Amino acid sequence: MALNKFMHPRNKYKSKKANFQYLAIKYPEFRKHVYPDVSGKLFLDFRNPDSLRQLSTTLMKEDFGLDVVLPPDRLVPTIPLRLNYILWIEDILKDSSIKGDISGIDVGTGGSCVYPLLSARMNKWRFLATELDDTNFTCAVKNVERNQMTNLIQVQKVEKDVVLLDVLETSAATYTFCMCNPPFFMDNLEAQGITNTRSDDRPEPHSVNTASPTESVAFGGEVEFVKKMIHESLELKTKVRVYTSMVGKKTSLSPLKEELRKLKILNFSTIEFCQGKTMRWGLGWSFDENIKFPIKCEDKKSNETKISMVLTAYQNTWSNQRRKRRHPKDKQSQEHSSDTKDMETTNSNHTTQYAASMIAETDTKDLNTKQVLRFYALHFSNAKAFL
Ligand SMILES: C[S@@+](CC[C@H](N)C(=O)[O-])C[C@H]1O[C@@H](n2cnc3c(N)ncnc32)[C@H](O)[C@@H]1O
Repeated sequence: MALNKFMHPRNKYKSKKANFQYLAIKYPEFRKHVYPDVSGKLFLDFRNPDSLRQLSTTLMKEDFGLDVVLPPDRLVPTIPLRLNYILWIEDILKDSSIKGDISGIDVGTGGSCVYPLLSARMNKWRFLATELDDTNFTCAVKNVERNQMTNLIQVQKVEKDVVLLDVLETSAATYTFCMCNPPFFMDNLEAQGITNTRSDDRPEPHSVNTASPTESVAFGGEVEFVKKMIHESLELKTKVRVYTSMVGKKTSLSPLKEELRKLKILNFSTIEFCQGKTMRWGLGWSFDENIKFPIKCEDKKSNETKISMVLTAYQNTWSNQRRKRRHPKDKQSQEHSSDTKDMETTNSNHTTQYAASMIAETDTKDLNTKQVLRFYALHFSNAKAFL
């Protein structure tokens, strides 16, 4: 699984692949979906929606003790990806020193209600889960009841065109974060793969798209959906402390980051979710100056003699140093310059400023791998988790 090494370090599927042999013995329903190859090794047909559905429900049962029923013609949630997203939110809360009573909103929870169920099981977070589609709404409610989680999760039916505003503006409740896996396609043609941006050189997707048009298509696709969330967040501000959404295409990030900059929302961050053979991306933003998005430390390539990483600091503290020294009061020199596009948050933090300067000033190419690792571990408290 090419991308598993880039999974979140706390993702339990990073080093432990699902053991089909073990699951087939323990779960008779799962056994019906696996077949032995010539060597006797069991495999599952990832292009068969029923098999995918069975795998997800079996993993939720085995690894999280959750009894989940998924509607036959609706999106099947892949569990390692959903976990990566939840773990990123855990990191944001930890880095922002947010503890205690945590409450989230899951926009478009699906029939599985997967994010609230996993998060409530793992962290006891409370959730308001919204859903537009009738079938998904009914199924999500039943999944919450089936797992006796009505004390933590409330599922709310919404009408079209509502993302956050109508749900929140009439209520005095505030939330720690919101999350969303938006409808990804612009129209049915894109949903059927007829007008999507996938290059002809790329192999066929490893697994089948299980989402129905009602849950996967929205006007303007995921970009417009998340833009709407961004605009609504401008009205809601700190009623939700951290806004996040996943996107299915990397190309969706640029217009969304552009929109955030245009609206002067500068405390934002992105992340890659890597699992199996698929990648997804997360975007988070906040109006709360205490929210700190985790430093990204991605080990891109490494072998015994070479290591290369991409690190994104909280704040650019090293550009225009000369100008800043000469004109300490020059407002422009204090502001982010255009080459700091990816130094996206305005949070200040001594350790990270120092670490960012160290990265800029230290040429690590002369160090051996161990020294480089120690260097990053020393200067980035978060990096330890990733190394
Ligand atoms: C891509 S699916 C994600 C489902 C689930 N969260 C998951 O990750 O597996 C998007 C879901 O959002 C729902 N949806 C679409 N527009 C919505 C809206 N404006 N408010 C709430 N839910 C919406 C769809 O019906 C669908 O269930």
